[in-house]
Amino acid sequence: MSRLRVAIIGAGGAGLCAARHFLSRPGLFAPPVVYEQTKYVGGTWVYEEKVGTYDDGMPIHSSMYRDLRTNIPKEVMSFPDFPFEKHLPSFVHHTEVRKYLERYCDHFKMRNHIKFKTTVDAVKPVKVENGWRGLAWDVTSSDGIDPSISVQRRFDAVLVCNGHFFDPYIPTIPGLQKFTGALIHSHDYRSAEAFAGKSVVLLGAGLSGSDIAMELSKVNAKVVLSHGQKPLKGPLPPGVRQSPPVSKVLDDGTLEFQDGEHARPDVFMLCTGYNFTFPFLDKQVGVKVKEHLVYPLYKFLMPPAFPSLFVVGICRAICPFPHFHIQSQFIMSVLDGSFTLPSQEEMEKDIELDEAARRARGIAPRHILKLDSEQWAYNDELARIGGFQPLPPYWSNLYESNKVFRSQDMQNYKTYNYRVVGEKEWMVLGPQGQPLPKPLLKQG
Ligand SMILES: Cc1cc2nc3c(=O)[nH]c(=O)nc-3n(C[C@H](O)[C@H](O)[C@H](O)COP(=O)(O)OP(=O)(O)OC[C@H]3O[C@@H](n4cnc5c(N)ncnc54)[C@H](O)[C@@H]3O)c2cc1C
Repeated sequence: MSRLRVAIIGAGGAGLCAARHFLSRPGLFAPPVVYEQTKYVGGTWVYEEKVGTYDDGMPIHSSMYRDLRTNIPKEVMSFPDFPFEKHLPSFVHHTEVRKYLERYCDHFKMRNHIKFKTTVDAVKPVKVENGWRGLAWDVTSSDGIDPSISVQRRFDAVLVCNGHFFDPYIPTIPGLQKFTGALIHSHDYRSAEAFAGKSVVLLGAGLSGSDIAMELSKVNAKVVLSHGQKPLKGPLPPGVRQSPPVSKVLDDGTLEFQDGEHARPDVFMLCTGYNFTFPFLDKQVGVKVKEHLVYPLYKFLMPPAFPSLFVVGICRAICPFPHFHIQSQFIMSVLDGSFTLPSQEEMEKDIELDEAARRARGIAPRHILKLDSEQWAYNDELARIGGFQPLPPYWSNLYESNKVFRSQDMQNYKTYNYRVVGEKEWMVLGPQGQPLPKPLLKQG
């Protein structure tokens, strides 16, 4: 059989990782074609000071803010086969992650395979006689040089790596349109100065919400972190307090919280996350999005009826780059046959059982993709059934320990530095360079 032709949509971390792996197997795979709608590699790590749209009218993709430093230490944030530079601290500024992805792209010689300024507009399955499981894909894109021209190419497999932090999710809050202050989503937050001395209600205390609260406290903003999770444990900086979620906006623009308290802040910032969107996917593929769940996807990757389409990196609360590294290799093991794909019915059953098991553990559908600590078992399973190297054993322990430090010391955990010792061990140094005791992690 001739070499398999693979299309990759997006040149962010996920698309680059997939391209790196496909390029490493030239005997079986033709060089992949990577479609990237912007001029750059790096996806969300390509910081854009502007908000709204680029000069050409396309919506701004990146949700980075000016002073963002990573929330995962570089020792486990990197692709396992490509470390960050040694001289960098554990928690790097976002510009370093962009540089890192540029280096990754050049090191594995991917650039020539990326079609920049080329947006994928349609992905359609076609039945073919010869081809991977009798299936091929027609990918229609705007031409990189003249966007008014559409170009169609046929592939054996398509990897969707278009990211999921660019289309703001706006929750339904009765009366929201009556709010008279400034209403923004964290997608459009860039830096703290504009909020100096202001009163701000941040809705959502996920990574962005709590990180932005830390930034705003430094410019003496009065911040209410409004959320429905358990109260944050770590001491909060002066000027930041927690409250239950905002339940509605009254006629005069006052915010009402679930506990009946009220506030009239200068700014109401929604740190409420993002929608999944795959506007180019043909309807017959049957991939649907409901309540933050993308389904039906076998192993959170492929629709059972069209298993040569792969939606990469949609899981949340994960360590993204290593996750892409594992998923990319698993996809290759599916396509090269080293993993024998179950029948469509078996895959459907597997999805059903997996979902039922998660629901039985009290996980609501909207949290099913939030793997959190379950990501390690997921990664290990893919490596085992795909027949490739799992992540090094210290990876999960270091990552999970950082989560504990983050919750205990929200204000300072990014000043810690990690050291990996040998193959299996690691240590962590506190803000003054002093070794810190490792946290006790919950088992299982
Ligand atoms: C504020 C913020 C902070 C974060 N902090 C961290 C952190 O500290 N550590 C960490 O590991 N992760 C962090 N993340 C997660 C981050 O999203 C992932 O690390 C990773 O970069 C996601 O990569 P991706 O390739 O899936 O998506 P993206 O980086 O979004 O890349 C998708 C690419 O697809 C392109 N594209 C989309 N649609 C099309 C189309 N139709 N045609 C052609 N091209 C298309 C886009 O232009 C983009 O380049 C953070 C995310 C955000 C938003």
